[in-house]
Amino acid sequence: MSSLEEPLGLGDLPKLSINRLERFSPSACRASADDCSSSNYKHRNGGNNQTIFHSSAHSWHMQGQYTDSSRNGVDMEFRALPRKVIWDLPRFVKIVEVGPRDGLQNEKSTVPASVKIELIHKLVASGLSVVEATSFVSPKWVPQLADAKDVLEGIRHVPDVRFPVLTPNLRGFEAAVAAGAKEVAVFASASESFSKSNINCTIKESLVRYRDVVSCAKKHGIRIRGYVSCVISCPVEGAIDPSKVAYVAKELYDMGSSEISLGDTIGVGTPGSVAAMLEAVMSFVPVDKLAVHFHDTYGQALANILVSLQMGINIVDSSVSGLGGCPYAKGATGNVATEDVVYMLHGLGIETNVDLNKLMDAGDYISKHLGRQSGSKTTTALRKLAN
Ligand SMILES: CC(C)(COP(=O)([O-])OP(=O)([O-])OC[C@H]1O[C@@H](n2cnc3c(N)ncnc32)[C@H](O)[C@@H]1OP(=O)([O-])[O-])[C@@H](O)C(=O)NCCC(=O)NCCSC(=O)C[C@@](C)(O)CC(=O)[O-]
Repeated sequence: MSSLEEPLGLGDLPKLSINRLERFSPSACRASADDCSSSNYKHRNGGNNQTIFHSSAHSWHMQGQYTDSSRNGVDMEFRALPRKVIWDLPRFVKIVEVGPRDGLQNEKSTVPASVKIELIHKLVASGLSVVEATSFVSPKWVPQLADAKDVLEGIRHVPDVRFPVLTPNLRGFEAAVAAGAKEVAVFASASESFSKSNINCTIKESLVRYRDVVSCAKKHGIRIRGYVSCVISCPVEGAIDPSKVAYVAKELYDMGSSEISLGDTIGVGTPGSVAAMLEAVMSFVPVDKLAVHFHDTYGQALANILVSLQMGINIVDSSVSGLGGCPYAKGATGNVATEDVVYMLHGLGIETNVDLNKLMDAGDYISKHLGRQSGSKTTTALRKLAN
């Protein structure tokens, strides 16, 4: 592939020369010495031989084809995939764009409704099929989203796209439905402290509230998304036990949420802690009903998404230009940037139905309005290349 505007994909594995190949040595191997022993680490010279790096139990299998194309060194062309890494990834990932809500709720200055509406139109034009539009929460708590009704009014004629909105209680639910919402999201926490600071009640009280919201929603034929926040750690309590996350996720699922989004609200998770948390939740909620929602405070979000996909998740929340943070989670940065997620997924050969260029246009639009650079590394790199 000649242009970096397309992600380097699995079809673009490098041609390795024998010389480079020989630099792989047992000491360079991260697995145990035995894994790199000569019996496991075979390399046959000649013709159409298959080259196999075979290490026992927990490491790599890599099968390549080898073409004798040069007298000075034999080029090895690796066409097959390092299956251990990409095995079982989904063919399609649904992206839930949360920038207009999770992103803009945290801006110091309030973004006018007209800009939010234009942003949502641009996001939809990029192919995104689910865009979380706003929240019907107390304007005293989140003044940035006090224009929720106007925003919904501005997008109500957009066809074939889902626009969930956050509702913390029955009052918010009723206001959302009156404004034309067809899908709402309730948001509980796995941390008592965060529940208190975010929605001013205990986890148990929030679940009681949400049961009322869900039962009303069912009567109206409204779809419900359930969030669990602080699934890895809480700004006050520190590490959260995966069993607590599983408990809240199960409650939200059992009461009738069609999808449960698991939020690493402060972005401290790593693939290790995320895998442990997902394993606990997946014991109670079917994996196809789970979404992941990573903030990128420690730069771990893409790695966390990858491990989630490997565990069977195929719904990913993200925020255009990496907008966001939570007003009640000090120090937490924005969500992983949608542009970076799309770049990675396309590079893995996973479909999203999203046009990266149009998505970057949406990101440029809101970044320009906010007077700062995009938080997407992909956008930054590609814009530099273009100039
Ligand atoms: C839940 C409450 C309302 C409790 O707030 P409260 O103060 O305990 O409730 P209240 O019933 O005493 O109401 C206070 C005032 O708000 C009004 N009110 C009450 N409800 C509503 C409503 N729905 N819409 C509009 N107004 C409302 C109510 O009428 C009253 O007005 P007043 O009488 O003082 O004039 C408040 O705490 C709140 O709105 N919290 C929302 C905070 C929020 O949106 N945080 C960001 C969410 S992000 C998140 O949770 C994480 C997530 C989902 O992104 C995932 C992740 O990142 O990990």
